[in-house]
Amino acid sequence: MPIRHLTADAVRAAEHAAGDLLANGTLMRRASRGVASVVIEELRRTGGCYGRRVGIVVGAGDNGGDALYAGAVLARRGVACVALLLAPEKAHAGGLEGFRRAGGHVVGDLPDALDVVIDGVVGIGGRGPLRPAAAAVFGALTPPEDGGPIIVAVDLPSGVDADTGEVHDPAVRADITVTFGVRRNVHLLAAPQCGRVRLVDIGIDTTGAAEADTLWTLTDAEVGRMWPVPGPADDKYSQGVVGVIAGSARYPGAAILASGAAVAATSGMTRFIGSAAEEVVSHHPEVVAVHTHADAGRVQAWAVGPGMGTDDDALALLRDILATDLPVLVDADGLTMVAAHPDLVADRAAPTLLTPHAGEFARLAGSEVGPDRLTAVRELAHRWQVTVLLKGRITLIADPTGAVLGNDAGASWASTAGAGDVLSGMAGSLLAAGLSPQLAGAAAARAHAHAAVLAARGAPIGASDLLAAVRPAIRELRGVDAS
Ligand SMILES: NC(=O)C1=CN([C@@H]2O[C@H](COP(=O)(O)OP(=O)(O)OC[C@H]3O[C@@H](n4cnc5c(N)ncnc54)[C@H](OP(=O)(O)O)[C@@H]3O)[C@@H](O)[C@H]2O)[C@@H](O)CC1
Ligand SMILES: Nc1ncnc2c1ncn2[C@@H]1O[C@H](COP(=O)(O)OP(=O)(O)O)[C@@H](O)[C@H]1O
Ligand SMILES: [K+]
Repeated sequence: MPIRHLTADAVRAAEHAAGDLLANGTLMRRASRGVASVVIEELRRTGGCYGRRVGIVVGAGDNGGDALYAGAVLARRGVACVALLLAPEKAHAGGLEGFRRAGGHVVGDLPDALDVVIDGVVGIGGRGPLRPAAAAVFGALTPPEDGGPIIVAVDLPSGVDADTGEVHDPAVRADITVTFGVRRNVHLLAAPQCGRVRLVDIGIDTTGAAEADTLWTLTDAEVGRMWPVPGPADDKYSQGVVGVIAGSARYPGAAILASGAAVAATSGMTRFIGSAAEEVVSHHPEVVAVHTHADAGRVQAWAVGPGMGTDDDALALLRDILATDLPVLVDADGLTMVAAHPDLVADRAAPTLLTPHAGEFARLAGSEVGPDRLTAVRELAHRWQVTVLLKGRITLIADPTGAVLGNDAGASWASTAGAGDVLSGMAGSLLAAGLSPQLAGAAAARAHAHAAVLAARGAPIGASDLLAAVRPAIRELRGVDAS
């Protein structure tokens, strides 16, 4: 089952559906115990609980209540706990009483030399950036890498929008985020701001949430299982032949990267059309490369666009390709032409996958992506009735029904020239193998991200290194030990 992320409204609906468990405080008790367990684990990992120091920053709502009850559990374990109340008159009354009874102290300023700071400023009820008092507290902390406390956010890092993941300024940057029952959009859309996300079961049922409130992520195992590999009855044609249209004799790089990625991603056959045919074959002799569409032979899907130019010949070729009833991935220069000629895809019935980065997205949509990337990508896919893959550290893939799959690359090594060409080749070959545009995009994005991490091992990479790591990444996702 893919991992589900919900909006704040959908989370609230699920909490309300829990009835008595919400009303009698059971949900909050479970949530706060979850926070305390994560903090205890962290303290044990670094020397034990007794005598360690935890500071709690408490806001005006139930998020602060969670933090105070967690502080009570910690205080009873011998942890020295202090709480700073940002809005003393609004602090959660039950939580505050429990905290004090357990031996916790309320302070006017956080002391130095804390081991952990718990961010209980706001959760899903928060709006906008941290207010000045909270900003001053977090701004004064020494970063963990310089010996400062680790920051554990309750539900989400305060100052980050629960639904859009917009990181306001200022906002908390957490090392660990503890959330309850189900992940929220923010945990994917602002993953780098959340640190490690720990999900605590509090006994709510979230399965009834509407698709419009849901954002999905495939697990590595799911991607590994769906990756097409040859079976006993397969031959080079039966697995789906992909046609790559990219690059030029003058700029062959995109052609070489995209067709190489198509070869690496699936077995079967890769065809190529373009003036860089000779250069492509010299790098990848298995590619069947020609100069014109008329000579190309049959394919089951096309990946078209990277470095192909935008002149009249390129436009005519793109028009021919999009007039077929085959699945087509359009990237880079292809997207520039589609943005200028929306009629190219307007009446397409066959699967269509557009793979813009933010700049190309703005050309297609007519406006910048903006801070709400999720809504932006959903709207464009709906408006154009195509699947849209919006690239970046968090890649979002929306299909025309509004369903969105997301992928956190986990690191940013792939932000290098030519990495998008590699993604096009990979996703194109998955389309040819019969995956839907959304699954092809999501599976390719995941393997691409793994490849970047494997290739980098801590040092910058170029797109050729990324390409060379595509096979090891697929192996890893499929759980195959190559040693
Ligand atoms: N219900 C349950 O059973 C469960 C709930 N759970 C927990 O409750 C959390 C939701 O609690 P919530 O709804 O009380 O809202 P919450 O996120 O604490 O913040 C809202 C308050 O903060 C304020 N405020 C707003 N923006 C601000 C800003 N930028 N900077 C500073 N302050 C700001 C605003 O007050 P104002 O000052 O505007 O009057 C408002 O009152 C949820 O995330 C989870 O942790 C769990 O225990 C599971 C069970
Ligand atoms: N900060 C980032 N972290 C992780 N991956 C990124 C980041 N920025 C871009 N990427 C990925 O790298 C690739 C870049 O594609 P693109 O912008 O089209 O580059 P190019 O046109 O040079 O090939 C995409 O797969 C994108 O998702
Ligand atoms: K918080």
